[in-house]
Amino acid sequence: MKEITCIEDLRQVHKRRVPKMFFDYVDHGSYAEETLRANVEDLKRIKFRQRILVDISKRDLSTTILGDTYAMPLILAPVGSTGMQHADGEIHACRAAQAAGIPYTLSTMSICSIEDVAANVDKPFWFQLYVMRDRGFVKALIERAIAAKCSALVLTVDLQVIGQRHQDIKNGMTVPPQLFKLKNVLDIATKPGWVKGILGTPRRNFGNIAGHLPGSKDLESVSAWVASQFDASLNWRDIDWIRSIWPGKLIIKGILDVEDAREAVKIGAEALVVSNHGGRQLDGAPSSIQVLPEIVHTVGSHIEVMFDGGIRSGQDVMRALALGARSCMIGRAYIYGLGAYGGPGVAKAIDIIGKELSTTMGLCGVNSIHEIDEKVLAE
Ligand SMILES: Cc1cc2nc3c(=O)[nH]c(=O)nc-3n(C[C@H](O)[C@H](O)[C@H](O)COP(=O)(O)O)c2cc1C
Ligand SMILES: CC(C)CC(=O)C(=O)O
Repeated sequence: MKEITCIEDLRQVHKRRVPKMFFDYVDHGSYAEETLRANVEDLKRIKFRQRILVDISKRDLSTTILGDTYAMPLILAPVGSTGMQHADGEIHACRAAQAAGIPYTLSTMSICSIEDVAANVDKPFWFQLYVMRDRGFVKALIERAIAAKCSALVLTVDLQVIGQRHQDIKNGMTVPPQLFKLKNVLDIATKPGWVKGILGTPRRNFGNIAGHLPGSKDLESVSAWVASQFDASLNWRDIDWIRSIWPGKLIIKGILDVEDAREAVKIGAEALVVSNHGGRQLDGAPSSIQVLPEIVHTVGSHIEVMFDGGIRSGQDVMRALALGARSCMIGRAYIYGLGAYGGPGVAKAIDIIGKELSTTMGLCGVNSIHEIDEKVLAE
């Protein structure tokens, strides 16, 4: 891994090592991918203000997230099917996050279940909830997260209906995935390391939601499956119900609009994540960084504002912090590391971003996270 110096290097190795259908599932976005591209490009346009001859010898990246102290303002975002990128991927990613001193979020749509992860890590992790039509099942999921001592519930609110990902349709990325489609068989045959890993674990299907999957002989497109299982009627009034079951910290993920941010404050969430689901949902939505300043300006003193979308470097984390985010989630950046090298690859991705953030802080003349504001940006 010595020659891996940036997240793009991890992406290239991921692309070589993991079957195309799973790499494409990560790398792509919805429809024309305008929002996916905007997330990355709008971040890059933000320029820093270089400062010199400041004592930057004692830089400290530590910060608090929802009152707990972490090594840096970085969180591993919930990513569905992580365990198909690398065998037991969720366990490896969670361990890497905990070793680096940052939070890990387990998706409802994970391969390893809540209990699998809890049994294999030392500290609490966060659980991300998709609200399905079967409310008894949703209640049971939340109770499982409580039993596993999850320390925050991340309620994702931007996927009541799924934005089409063209590549997934072309690749046979259905529920379950069409591994035996001819072009996938031919491709998978060239990825022996991945095959060996996956055959070596019993965890190869969605671990949290058994009983809500198509029968063994049925195949459903992801959009048909989401349409049949997810609750399109979910609305603000349901949050009280979730609150009545979940006693802990609640984070609302998927906010792009100031009015919605105000609602999140009103219902008493502890945090919100400014997010467009990594450009995988409403194509044509603004980039996350475009809407961040207004949301921070409006609700930032009432609720902790987190950010995700397009972060591929520590410079990008610095940009989001400068515009008011308190912490940043990364999705693809750590999954590229996982697909490339398993747990050590996730550790590498976190390390790369942490070091880039530290250097960027130094070159902007800043020693601590709470000093970062728009003064580090060029006019
Ligand atoms: C492959 C993939 C699967 C995802 N699955 C979920 C999920 O299950 N739940 C969720 O809330 N967000 C999910 N997301 C969105 C991420 O949590 C996050 O918002 C997004 O990846 C941030 O953008 P970035 O990848 O540019 O960092 C997924 C993202 C990717 C790339
Ligand atoms: C299967 C999906 C619901 C998981 C997801 O959130 C995503 O692919 O973006």
